[in-house]
Amino acid sequence: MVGNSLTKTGANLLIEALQKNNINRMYGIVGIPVTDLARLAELRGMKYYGFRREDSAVNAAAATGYLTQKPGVALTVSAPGFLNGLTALAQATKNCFPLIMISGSSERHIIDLSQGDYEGLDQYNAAKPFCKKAYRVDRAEDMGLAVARAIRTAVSGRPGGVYLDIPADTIVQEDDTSDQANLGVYKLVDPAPKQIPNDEAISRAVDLIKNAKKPLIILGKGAAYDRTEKQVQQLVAKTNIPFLPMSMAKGLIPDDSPHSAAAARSLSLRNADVVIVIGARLNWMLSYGNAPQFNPHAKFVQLDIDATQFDSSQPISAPLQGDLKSILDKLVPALLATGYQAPETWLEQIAQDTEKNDKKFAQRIANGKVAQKFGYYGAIAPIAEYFQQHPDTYLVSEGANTLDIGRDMIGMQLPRHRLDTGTWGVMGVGLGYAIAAAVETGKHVVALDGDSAFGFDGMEIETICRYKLPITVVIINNGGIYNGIGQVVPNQLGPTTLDPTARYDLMAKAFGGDNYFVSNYDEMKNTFARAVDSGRPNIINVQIAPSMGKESGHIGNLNPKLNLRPL
Ligand SMILES: Cc1ncc(Cn2c(C)c(CCOP(=O)(O)OP(=O)(O)O)sc2=O)c(N)n1
Ligand SMILES: Nc1ncnc2c1ncn2[C@@H]1O[C@H](COP(=O)(O)OP(=O)(O)O)[C@@H](O)[C@H]1O
Ligand SMILES: [Mg+2]
Repeated sequence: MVGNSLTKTGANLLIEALQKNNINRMYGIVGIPVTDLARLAELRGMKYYGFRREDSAVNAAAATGYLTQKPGVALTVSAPGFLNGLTALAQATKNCFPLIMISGSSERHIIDLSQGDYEGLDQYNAAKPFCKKAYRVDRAEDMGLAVARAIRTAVSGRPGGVYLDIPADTIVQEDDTSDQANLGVYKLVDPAPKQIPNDEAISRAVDLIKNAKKPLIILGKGAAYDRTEKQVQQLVAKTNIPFLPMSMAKGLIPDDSPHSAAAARSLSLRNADVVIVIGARLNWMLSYGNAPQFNPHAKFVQLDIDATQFDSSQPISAPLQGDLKSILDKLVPALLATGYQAPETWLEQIAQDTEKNDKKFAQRIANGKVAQKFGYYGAIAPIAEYFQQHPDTYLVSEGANTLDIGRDMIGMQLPRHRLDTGTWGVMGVGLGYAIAAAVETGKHVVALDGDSAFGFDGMEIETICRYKLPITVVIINNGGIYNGIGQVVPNQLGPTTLDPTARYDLMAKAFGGDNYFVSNYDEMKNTFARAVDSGRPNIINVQIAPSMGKESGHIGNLNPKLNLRPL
């Protein structure tokens, strides 16, 4: 039945339900059958951001979820639009970022009889393997409940992506049930209930940590997402236990903290006898907790909301299940009550290694500023200096060498100010994440991209310019994936080669933004702060030598090598 009283249509009930739960932004691309739904959202006061490709819109919704702990909302059309968004929905779920992807779809009976609808696809079932949960709404009267379930599913327990499938018919269908007959739209009570660990689990963990000779804390993006900065800063300050932040946990404790073991990462992992894993997974990024990277005799304490994460790769001697804040609110006082302090000898060992490695790194940066061949260290040094002086700037980064060297060079002082390629190491998330960071926080954002990474979602520079967002996109152009010298056959472009002379910056100019081109340290030094402080959308194209860059950056060991020489 086509709605004649707008207020009772599926579309209107959807928007009302989102707004009732303080969700007032939508990122998407419109078309059949969701164009009027987006228009109605704007008429009802929601802010809709139109993107150039669905995965970027879903990435923006994912970053919103990570930054706000409320699910970001993305809107796509059916079939191809849905499929374009699906990769980002899968990535968000892998990253434990809460979001709701809403896609228009076809009527069940047409799909189930394979009658060949316009952009017909069984989206509801196609989405299931790639999200935390998929829901489909066939009746307008169910919309309030569907939105409530989608929000709660996205943020409770381990956060993740939810797919909400809305057939064209439901969008216009009128809920003609009596107000008594259905739940209408309502505000959820406590969407992400606290989960508090029992005292026995806390005592077990305290007993293990208080006897540690070489304790180490690993902070993951779960600790950043759950806003544990106060608790972890107190834990480290009072016990002197050194910490290692994973990339998106940087800034939970300022990177220049004397307790950071980041510059002594290998030594600290190899020697730690008790490893306290807080909102991180012992996955490929942490060598599954295996030797030789880790001490083969290490004992693990793990804090996580998802109990199935324990013993994923190592025996966990002290599992602590719950939301991280609730766990730490019990664990920290219990540990402090023992008066435990990390042994001085351990801290001295880390400090010496840190001093040695810091000296080497400083030399590399100093050389980079004067090197004949302009490279990453000279290009990124001005960015690192800027972030020291302007800690409340957001950084998004992707690439291989650009990502890895940028991560080591740019210290973060505040939590959740760095977003990057995440657990899967995905290219093409940068501009969607940057847009969400700018929209959700109102702060200046720097997107630090390799030239290949920029190519995945570069058209969103038009979105950035159209909404006049304060985003500076820095593209480190070494002419290729990993570098620009990947030719295999003479006089033929290789599989990893791109254009080392490309002027990506002119894309900003094409859409009314500012563009800058630099090819040495002094030019970068004189340009970067000016570009970011302008608060205008802009691209800085940083041309470095094509020889700069290692295959797969710091994770070249993951690339299977063939002996290509005899060919
Ligand atoms: C969606 C997607 N496609 C391909 C890759 C493979 N890949 C690709 C294509 C990278 C780009 C590296 O080149 P870059 O120019 O962005 O950075 P550097 O040249 O500074 O290393 S890094 C990497 O793992 C990926 N991670 N994600
Ligand atoms: N609110 C939360 N409370 C407790 N654990 C959480 C919360 N949110 C996410 N997590 C957990 O944090 C972990 C994040 O791990 P991961 O994404 O691998 O971090 P990193 O990549 O930084 O090491 C996941 O196992 C997830 O279950
Ligand atoms: Mg490159």
